[in-house]
This record gives sequence, C-alpha cells and structure tokens, in this order.
Amino acid sequence: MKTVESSNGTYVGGGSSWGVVEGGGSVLGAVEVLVAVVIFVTIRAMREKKRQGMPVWPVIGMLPSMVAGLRGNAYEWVTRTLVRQGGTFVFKGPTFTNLNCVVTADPRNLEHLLKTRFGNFPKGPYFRSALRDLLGDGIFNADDDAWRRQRKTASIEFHSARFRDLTARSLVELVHARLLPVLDQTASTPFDLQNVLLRLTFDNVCMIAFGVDPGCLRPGLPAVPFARAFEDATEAAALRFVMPTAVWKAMRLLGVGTEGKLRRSIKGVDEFADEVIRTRKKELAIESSDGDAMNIRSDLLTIFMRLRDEEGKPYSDKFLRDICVNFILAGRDTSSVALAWFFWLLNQNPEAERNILSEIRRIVSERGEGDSDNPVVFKPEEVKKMEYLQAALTEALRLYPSVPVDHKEVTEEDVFPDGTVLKRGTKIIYAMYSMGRMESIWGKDCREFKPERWLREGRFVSESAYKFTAFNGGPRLCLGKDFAYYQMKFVAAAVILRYRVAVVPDHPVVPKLALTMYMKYGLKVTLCKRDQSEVGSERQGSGSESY
Ligand code: HEM
Repeated sequence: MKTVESSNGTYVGGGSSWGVVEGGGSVLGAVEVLVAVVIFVTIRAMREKKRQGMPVWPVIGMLPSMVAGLRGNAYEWVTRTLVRQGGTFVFKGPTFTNLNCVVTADPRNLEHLLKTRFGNFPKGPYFRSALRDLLGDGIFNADDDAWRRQRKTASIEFHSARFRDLTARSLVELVHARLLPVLDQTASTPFDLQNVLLRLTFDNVCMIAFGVDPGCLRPGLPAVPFARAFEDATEAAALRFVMPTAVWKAMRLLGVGTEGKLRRSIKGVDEFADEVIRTRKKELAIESSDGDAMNIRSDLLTIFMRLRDEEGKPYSDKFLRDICVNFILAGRDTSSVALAWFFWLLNQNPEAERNILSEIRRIVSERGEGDSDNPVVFKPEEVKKMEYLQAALTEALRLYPSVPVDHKEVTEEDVFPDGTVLKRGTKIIYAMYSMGRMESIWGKDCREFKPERWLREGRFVSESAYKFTAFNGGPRLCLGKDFAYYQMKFVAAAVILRYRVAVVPDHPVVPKLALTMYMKYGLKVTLCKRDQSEVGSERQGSGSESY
C-alpha cells in the first residue's frame, strides 16, 4: 500500500486497516524523520571519521570512540589513531566540556613544543588544576618562575660531585645489602618483581633527595601504606584527564567515586611527607643548636629548607610537602617501572639477554689481578662501559616510556610545523608511548625490541630528544636522566650477572592507565641462579661479536 504525506505531516493510506490513521500516522512520521536524521548524522559522522580519524557525533563529539578506547589498552587506541592520521589528530569532546585537545606524535611538533617555542607552551592552568591536589606547586606541576626556581636549585644539586658520590654509594648499599639478599631468599618462589623494584627506587630517592632511608626493601617485604596510597593517587589523578572538569569537580566536592579514593590516598601520601619534613626540621634544630649550623646535611630537602621565597620568607611546609611528593613521583615511579618492562622484554628476547651477560662478564674479566672482588660490585667506570646494556634499557624505554603521555597548553595562537592550527588555550597531548610505535620514526621494525638500533660499532649512540622522548626534551628535559641510567644499569647488571629472570607463564602483562606506566598486575617472576664459576671466564672481546 502506498502512503503519502499529508500537509500536516501525518500519513494517510487507502485501506480500512488504517483505522488508527491519525495517531499512528504521526508516530510513523516521527519515526521516519528520526531514521532520516540518524542516517544523516551517521553519514556525517563517518565522513568526519575519514577526515579526523574518529566519528564526530553531534553534542557528544568523539566521546563514544574514547570510551571504547579506554575500555581496552588506551595507549594502543591512541597509537592506532595517530598512525591513521599521520602523526597528529584533533580530539573533539562533548559540547560544554573541555575535553577538546590536539594529540601529536610528530617529532617536528615535539621540537616546536618543547624547544623552539617553549615559552608559548606551559603546562597551563587546565593541567595544573587537575594535578594540584596531588602534586601541588611542585616542579612537575609548576610553570614560569615557580618552575624556574625549583629547576635551578635541583639542577645544581643533581649535577654536583657530591650527588654523584651519594647516588653511587646508596646504590651499593641498596643492591648488595638489600636487593640481592631479598632475591636470594625468594629462591624459585614466584614474586612480583615490579613491587620489589618500586621499593628499591623509593628507598633510593628518599636517600638521595631527602637524606632519609624508609627501609621498604628488606626481607619479608613489609607492607608500605605509603606505596599503596601513592599508586592509588596517581591512578585516580590520571582519570581526571578523561573526565569533563565539571564532573570530577562535582565528585570531588561530594568525595565520591574516584575522587573519594583520591582524597583518601592523598591523605596517606601527605602523612608520609609531613613526617619526613617534621623529622628533618627537628634534626636541623638539634644540629644548629650544636653549632653545626645546618652544614651537616645537604640533601635536596635541606637545601630547599634553607632557601627563602621571593618575599624573603622560608618555604611553607605545604611547599616542602609538594617538593617531596614531586621527587618521589620523579624518582620512584620511573626507573622502577622501566626496569620491570626491561626484564619482561628480555624474557622474550634471550639473544639480547645473552649479549648483556656477555658484556658484563667481559667487564669483570677485564679487571686487574688485585682488582677482583667477590661478590662482584660494579664500579662507576665499569657501569659506564656497559654500552649494550644502555642500548637495551633505552630500547625498553622507547617501547614502554615510564611517562606514556604528557601535556601542554597553548598561550598564544600558533601553528605546528605539520600545519595544525593551535588556538589560544588549546590543550596538547604528546604521546611518548605512540612515538615509539611509529613506522615513520623508527621504520618497519618499530614494534620489535632491537637494542642494536642504538649501537654504532658497539658504542651506544643517542637519538634526538624529539624522536626518543622518554626523558622529555628542551628546557624541561628530565633532571634525573643520568642518575636514572646509572641506577638502572647498576641494578640490571647486578641481577643479570647472578640470575636468569623468568616471567611466570600466562602472567598477564598490560599497562595501567596512570601518570606513570605501571604494569597493571605487576610482574610475576621466578629466579634461576647462574653458575658463578663462569663469572670472569669471559675472554676480552668475546662478548662484542654478537653485537
Ligand atoms: C627511567 C627513568 C626516568 C624517566 C623515563 C624520566 C622521564 C621524565 C620525563 C618524561 C619528564 C618530564 C615530565 C614533565 O615535564 O611532565 C621528567 C622530568 C623530571 N625528572 Fe625524570 N625520568 C626518569 C627518572 C628520574 C629520576 C630517577 C629522577 C630523580 C631522582 C628524575 C627527576 C626528574 C625531575 C626533577 C623532572 C622535572 C624537570 C622539569 O620539569 O624541569 N627523573 N622525567
């Protein structure tokens, strides 16, 4: 039966079965209009998908794609989109939210952002406000003068001979008196290596930055309430970036959901930082009353306690707390997770493991007669010689950068070298994880673990900081980079020399969505002791043939 549209929009037909023609016709008409609108909107959204990498729906923008992406591996979802879009895409969030942003993995844009036009791309108010509860005004979350002052002070400390000496000594203590005995005790029982490494780097950063030793890495692996609180806090804080600001702010006000968790976990973090500051103040008071005038200690926290702010006043306890929390994030959660990914990758690449073992055994065998210690404790000049190990760690960081994405905000209108127009206030995400997986940067084998790509004639050769962005670049290049390499090499060499680390079969390994790239379920491993009689038996040069 044919139907025709009447002038008032209802449908009329020719047969008796249309007894309900008036009311039913109007429903049918509305349905047809709705179907037409849906088809129109879908076609338009799909056309946008071709252009922008994702369908753009009226009102909700690209939200459905984002929700679907976040349900799986969010980093892979961003990577797929970036690859499809040639290295940069514009994310359109729902109307009336501030989720719009430009996402890029293009080295030309990174150089523009981090170096050439550094002054035009601060962290900005949006990101600073999302992380303020956790990071306060600490170095990671500061711009302009507040950042410059902290950077200058920390930079002097990090580049001093005293700091280098302290880091080397602290690592000998941590690895030989704590890590290796703990590993020795576990024998072949499965344990979470990421957890052990996080304990090590936590103790280490507290020793070198605050001059305190929390003693988390010790036999029995005691519960560390701070660690739980800190991990929960970084996870809950990261979720703010995928929520409209109004939503997380309302949840924060009510103390519900992830915001309730964030509030509770920040309390746990603050308790630890407050205790460190209180204790240090007491110690300094005693030392100065003894006439030592604060000269005994010169760790980073003490240096900040001695400084005065722009008004000539000592820094507040709140600001000292921010310094502690930021340095814990910088020093605890980066090299530990990098090492966890590194050991996981080695487990799948036995050839690379053999090359590392060969290199470190050769280094031991090169020692002079009176120079051999037992057990072997690597010296700083030996750690420096570990070129293949450095290449393997860098390759792990290329594929699993400890900071998987980072952010900036546009101060004044600008244009990226790839032609993307950046309006004032635009939020920019640069995706380090995705950069390691771009064929356009690393070639067809970009997803393979190949330490050799970093070696020329057996020597480690670095890449541009705008291609290999794991340590950031430009004026905000990671301050702890040299220390982190030394620490990771020292730990990895000590472990690999003694053990084969085997990942428990079927243990799920996936990244967690947080500020740093934890393995969501940790890294369950068992250890197999190596025959120590082989140590030192490697003849000079024998290890270099394979790389
Ligand atoms: C594998 C280890 C490490 C990686 C991959 C890494 C990576 C990074 C990245 C990507 C940034 C830029 C963050 C941002 O601006 O949002 C950064 C900054 C920083 N890192 Fe590292 N880091 C590592 C280890 C360390 C360690 C061990 C320390 C200190 C103990 C440290 C201290 C810092 C500091 C102080 C900054 C702030 C620099 C600034 O904003 O001027 N890092 N790091």
